[in-house]
Amino acid sequence: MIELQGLTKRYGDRTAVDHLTFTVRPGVVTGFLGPNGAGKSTTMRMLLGLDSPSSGDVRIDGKHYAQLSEPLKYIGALLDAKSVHGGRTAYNHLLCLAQSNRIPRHRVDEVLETVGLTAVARKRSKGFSLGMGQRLGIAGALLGDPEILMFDEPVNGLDPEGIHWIRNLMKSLAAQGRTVFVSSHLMSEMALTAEHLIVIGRGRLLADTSMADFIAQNSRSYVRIRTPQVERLKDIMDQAGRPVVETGDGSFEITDGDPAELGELAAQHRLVLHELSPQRASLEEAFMQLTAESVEYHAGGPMGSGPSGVGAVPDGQPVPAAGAGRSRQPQWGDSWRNPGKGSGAGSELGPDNGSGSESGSGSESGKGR
Ligand SMILES: Nc1ncnc2c1ncn2[C@@H]1O[C@H](COP(=O)(O)OP(=O)(O)OP(=O)(O)O)[C@@H](O)[C@H]1O
Repeated sequence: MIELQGLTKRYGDRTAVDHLTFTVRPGVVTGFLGPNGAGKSTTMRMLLGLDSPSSGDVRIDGKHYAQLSEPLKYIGALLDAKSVHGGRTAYNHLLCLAQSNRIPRHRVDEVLETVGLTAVARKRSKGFSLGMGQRLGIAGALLGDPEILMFDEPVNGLDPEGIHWIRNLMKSLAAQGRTVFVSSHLMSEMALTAEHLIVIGRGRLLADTSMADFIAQNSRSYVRIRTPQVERLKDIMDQAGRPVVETGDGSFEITDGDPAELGELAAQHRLVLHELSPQRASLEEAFMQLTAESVEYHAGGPMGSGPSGVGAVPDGQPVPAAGAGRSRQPQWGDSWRNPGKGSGAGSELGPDNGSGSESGSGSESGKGR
């Protein structure tokens, strides 16, 4: 069990972690979420005694990290996969960790096998890919067979097979009754892995709840309907006091609708339906809803979330071709590709061909030079 009580960390006048109080319990995977700079890594570092709190307290099974005589037997952590001596082989790196915590040598072979690095055990880790480095870090966390495991962005750099593997590993560790605390920015992955969530923003606790409750409380549910009899659908639902909302892709949404009730209503009126599906918002939507006010670092310009950018295309819908069916909106890169028409400086690149296509560094404009 991990217990935080009023944990606070200040760097100068900046409060990175602000009176965090929560408990991470055994038996389930607990996800640790927050926007960039929310204070997740700082919290995890304090847990491991790598940073000292400005105030408050954090304990591992009732003790401070510094009080644990052979800490790898209590808590295994992956914080930064690159923090290994690159000149050492994977085997020697783990052996050094094992010897410093009186862990038997055979455990090194066992964890190398578990993470799939046996074949490269005698290779120096500086030649490892990002994914192999992550696996080595995970091996280090598992080495002491600890009851508590903590992973900061464990799937970073892993391929789909690796992501699948770590998901199952975390779940099985939790199923064995261990405490598993994991941070990730990959919401779809977290939704499949974690049962409980701790969400922070600007250092403060925003949510400490089950995954299901978190999604239910921070997002809306609706029923999606498709029909070739659009006007009839609108009339029927209006009369029933269930107004439909057009989505723009040919489907309609009814907020908080009961699919069974709506299906029966459609049947009574002999309305042909091509789709009637309950929609549950994703963890990503719920997360963005809850943390919207806490996000410190926003992407700027149309590549971010501006009206003409990629972010303007709703989830699940195709990105429209440039210029298709509407007047051409300003595109990312116009200021340098099309300097005469925008605010960009200089004109030696020549006129833009107006296609808006991304032709890379060997573009038409480059030929004019
Ligand atoms: N050593 C440090 N000195 C000064 N400020 C720091 C230090 N470490 C972290 N911070 C600041 O504390 C805040 C929290 O940082 P932290 O790395 O813990 O966030 P995070 O949630 O892990 O972010 P990310 O998701 O981007 O990894 C940030 O504003 C960061 O700039």
